[in-house]
Amino acid sequence: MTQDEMKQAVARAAVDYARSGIVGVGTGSTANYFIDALAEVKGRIDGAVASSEATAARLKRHGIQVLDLNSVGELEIYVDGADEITEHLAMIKGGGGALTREKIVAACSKQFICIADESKLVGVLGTFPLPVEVIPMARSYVARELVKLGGQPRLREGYTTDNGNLILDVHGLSIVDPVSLETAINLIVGVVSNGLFARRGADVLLLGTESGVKTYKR
Ligand SMILES: O=C[C@H](O)[C@H](O)[C@H](O)COP(=O)(O)O
Repeated sequence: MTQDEMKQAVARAAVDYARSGIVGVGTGSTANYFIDALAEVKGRIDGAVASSEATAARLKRHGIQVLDLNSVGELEIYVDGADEITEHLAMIKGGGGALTREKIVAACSKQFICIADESKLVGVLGTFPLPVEVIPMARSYVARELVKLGGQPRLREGYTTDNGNLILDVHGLSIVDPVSLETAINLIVGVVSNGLFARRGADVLLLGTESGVKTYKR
């Protein structure tokens, strides 16, 4: 099975969790497969909240109504991919730059369903550079503070987030305590959010493997 076939398999499996109401939808190639699969059952949901402009556009192309998060209450589920995930369901996200809106929609959802192919499962987070969204004028200051935390930040060249901010990708981290690091980075003035989803990790992981979709629960 190819990596794309594994992504499609977990995307289809996640649709079973979208039974009714409004669905929170993530960003990225795996989330895109979820949107395509969700479109086939769109009659049973009331719409979706998108975690990025790209996701909103894809949902609309499929005829799925996109709702403003401020006009809806708590969502039943949020479905999204990850760049890395552990068996404890802590994640690095934000490879596609959508981390802040993803974190907001996830925070408003009862259940976070992570969909990923098996290449994303790791023992320790940090091989994938950790994305940190920063207010542009704070870029250099935040970078110096991230060096103090043991990382090597690199500006994502030519990239602006949907919120008009910059991304520093932090290399060289071996994240043995993701909850503490997530908190420490959030405390740096000028940081909007960081790609560690550990304080609020996933509740369910649907992992695409050669032998089928495996389910992990918190
Ligand atoms: O900002 C992007 C998101 O956090 C994605 O969920 C993450 O990068 C995984 O994307 P993909 O499914 O394309 O590997």
